[in-house]
Amino acid sequence: MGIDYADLHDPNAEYTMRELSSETMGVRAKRGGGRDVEITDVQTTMVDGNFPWTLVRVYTDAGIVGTGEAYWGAGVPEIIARMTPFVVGENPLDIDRLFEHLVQKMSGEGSIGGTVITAISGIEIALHDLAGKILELPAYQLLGGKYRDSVRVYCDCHAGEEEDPQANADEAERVVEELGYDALKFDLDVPSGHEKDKANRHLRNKEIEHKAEIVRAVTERLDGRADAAFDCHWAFTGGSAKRIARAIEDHDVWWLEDPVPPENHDVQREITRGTTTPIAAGENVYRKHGYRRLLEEQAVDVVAPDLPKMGGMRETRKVADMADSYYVPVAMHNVASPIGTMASAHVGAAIPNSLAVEYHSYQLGWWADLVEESVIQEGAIEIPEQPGLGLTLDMDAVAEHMVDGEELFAEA
Ligand SMILES: O=C(O)[C@@H](O)[C@H](O)[C@H](O)CO
Ligand SMILES: [Mg+2]
Repeated sequence: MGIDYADLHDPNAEYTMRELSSETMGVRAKRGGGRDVEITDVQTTMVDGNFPWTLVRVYTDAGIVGTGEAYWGAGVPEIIARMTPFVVGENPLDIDRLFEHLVQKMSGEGSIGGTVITAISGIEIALHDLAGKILELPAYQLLGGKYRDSVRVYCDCHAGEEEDPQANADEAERVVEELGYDALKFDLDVPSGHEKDKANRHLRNKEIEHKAEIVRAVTERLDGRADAAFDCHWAFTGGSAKRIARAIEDHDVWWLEDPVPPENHDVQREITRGTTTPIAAGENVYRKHGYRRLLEEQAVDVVAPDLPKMGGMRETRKVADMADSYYVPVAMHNVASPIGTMASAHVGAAIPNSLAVEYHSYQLGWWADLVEESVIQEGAIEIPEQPGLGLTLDMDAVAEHMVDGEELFAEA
């Protein structure tokens, strides 16, 4: 194509963005700031992981493509398709403005929370990947630079016999010794003499004792080798949640998660303030506004936003800053593919108060195959220095694991 590199410094030289390889983009960016790049299309492909991961691609007239991911949710790809006309022709570098633009355009459809904001999150992550590639900067650099080179990952564990305390302890041992994690999470909303999901939410004494027994078995087996959190999935009444939190106080858990629905603010706050067990919540909360009361009232000890669900990378950074005002750490909830996970990791690298990022797919077997790079090693994510998220999708792996009937999006 014969680009004269010297000309790239000449503001009058006329090259279209398409003529410039990504190698020369940095030079181009210094000259023009990437201001003449336009979004041309948005496409999605759903991958059939342990959740249906919605991968999102934003295409430009410069030939540069950004890849993101939206949390799973029925209808998210259709919502993204409906939003595509609202971003086509726009400059992908104006991430905050495009985010607000989509929120405004979709306000009649519920962009404050739910699948609309989840769909917007997928585009927002792709815009960070794209902006990083245009400006030749890793995504964390777009968020203010690094606090840390690697982000701690905690493993969400599932024992075969989920209600058996010793089975949970065995799995804890295995995940620490064989997989190298030093931070784990187990479920407490398991059957304790009643059928799961048909629980009498106000627990009997022996049920409270059974929850405490699971916590005791896991933490004693770990014996300080790893931190252990326990998740309740909003399963209990305020009265029972208080008793569980108190019953496990001696076992020094990392946190107890979602003992009650956090939107039941007063009870949430009472539980947090009434126990020495740290209380976490936030995976079903959307946008920064959703976290206001939880943080202002110091009703959580740990906040757990789900980045590809609640609004994306900038919005999670903003929640982290709000949380930091109250000295609350952030442990990002995450059930995503490597793409969404890496988006969380970049934010985790850039915020002062990152505790950890979750990993939910250790039993899947092929999670890591979706990208060419290695993502999690020894219970941590080393933040890549490549432009954008720093990941390359393995399109063969994506094609192999696509949800039935899906079409593969176009190559980058
Ligand atoms: O904190 C967690 O990872 C869990 O709440 C998961 O989102 C839930 O088990 C998914 O079904
Ligand atoms: Mg949870």
